[in-house]
Amino acid sequence: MDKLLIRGGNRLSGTIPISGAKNAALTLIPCALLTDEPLTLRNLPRLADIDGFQHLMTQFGVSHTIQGQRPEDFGRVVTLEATRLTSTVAPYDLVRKMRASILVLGPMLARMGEATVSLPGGCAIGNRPIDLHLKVLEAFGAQIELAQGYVKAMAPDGGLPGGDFDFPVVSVGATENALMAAVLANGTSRLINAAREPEIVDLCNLLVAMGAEIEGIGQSELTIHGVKRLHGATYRVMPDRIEAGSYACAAAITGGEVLLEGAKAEDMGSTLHALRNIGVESEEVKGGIRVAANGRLRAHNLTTAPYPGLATDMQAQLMSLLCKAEGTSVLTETIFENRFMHVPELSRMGADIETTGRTAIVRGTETLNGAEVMATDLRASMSLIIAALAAKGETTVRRIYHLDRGYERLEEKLQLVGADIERVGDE
Ligand SMILES: CC(=O)N[C@H]1[C@@H](OP(=O)(O)OP(=O)(O)OC[C@H]2O[C@@H](n3ccc(=O)[nH]c3=O)[C@H](O)[C@@H]2O)O[C@H](CO)[C@@H](O)[C@@H]1O
Ligand SMILES: C=C(OP(=O)(O)O)C(=O)O
Repeated sequence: MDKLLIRGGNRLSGTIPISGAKNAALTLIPCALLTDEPLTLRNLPRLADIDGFQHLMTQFGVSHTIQGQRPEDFGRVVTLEATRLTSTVAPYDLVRKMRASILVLGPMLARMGEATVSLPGGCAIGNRPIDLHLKVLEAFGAQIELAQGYVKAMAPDGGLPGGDFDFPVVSVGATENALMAAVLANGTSRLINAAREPEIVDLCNLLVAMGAEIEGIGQSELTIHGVKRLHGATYRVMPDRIEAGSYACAAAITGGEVLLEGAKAEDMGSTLHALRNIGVESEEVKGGIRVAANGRLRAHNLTTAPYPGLATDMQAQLMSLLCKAEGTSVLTETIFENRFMHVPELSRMGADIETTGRTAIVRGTETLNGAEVMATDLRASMSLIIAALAAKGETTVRRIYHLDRGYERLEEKLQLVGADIERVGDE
């Protein structure tokens, strides 16, 4: 298994290209199931999760062609074609590796009238149930059965009628599944307390480009008028706001200054606001966002929340930054019940953090020290890299397959701005 070696202390400076968003791509790809015409997605990040999803689509009989195979290219252009679906089953082996596989449930049900998807199970950051995905589809008229670890969804003869659903908790994935099912329903559907994340807007924009009728895009109440059929489209995946935010933290902890090329400030309001309060300047410039940290970082209290609140996917990275800030910060995680897995590892590097339930108290320290660390999820791994970039000496990060799920060519991007980081095979 590969590991990353990072020698801390270099000030990051230069330009980091920001890739297409993993979390947008993972909901745009299953849209190919909604039409028998080709769907071309541009700016798809090269990530393990994207490859995994394409593999799942192949299992349904969806063909794909890839442009942009040159090793020096970031991103690629992929055309997916679901002319004839040969299977409606998403098996355990593929689903267990990637929770987002559940996002085939809505579009498959809408197109084929049935779908069988393995229950994804929990993961390191929490239980992550899918009850809301199922309840909203039931509200649209689907019949749901659970058996042998699989969920089987069936539409009535003639297709899903559509319906109204009021989400008791904001769920990104359940909103996405609902949208992809409702666009082909016979009637009108209404989603209340729907997620408003920029990735949901990206999904709505693609669906509209395919011929869907959606009102309220970007708001918490969405009205979807079902249409008989959708057509193909060519669509560019939005820039990854979490990747951009992660590199902003990486630059800031080294007192550096970087241009996050292609990043969109409009989608990153709460992260940029948090960074400003910590003492990191940011400016929207032609071609991206420039971030700069001059002087000592300041403590700041943070609470994660659904969009437009602070993304839970930024919590670990901001925590690393706060480890080096002056003063004590209180960080509250409200989305996932177990998303502090990075804390013991950061402590190994000399961070002073105390957790109680969903709250972490971070006492800033002048010095972090290199150590051997490992993490159990994607953003936790990134937080260790951020800390390592500012630590004294060498840090070894193990289990970096988590990073390959969500950061396209991470070490190359960091090397571009002067980081001393290399990937080595485990002996
Ligand atoms: C591929 C993708 O886009 N992943 C993102 C997506 O995950 P995902 O879509 O899985 O996250 P959700 O927004 O659904 O989860 C939010 C909260 O709702 C709960 N819940 C969710 C569904 C459900 O049926 N029942 C239920 O109780 C979850 O346990 C969690 O506490 O949004 C999360 C929250 O912004 C991000 O951290 C993930 O990076
Ligand atoms: C939790 C995340 O992703 P996923 O929902 O794919 O596990 C993430 O991107 O931080």
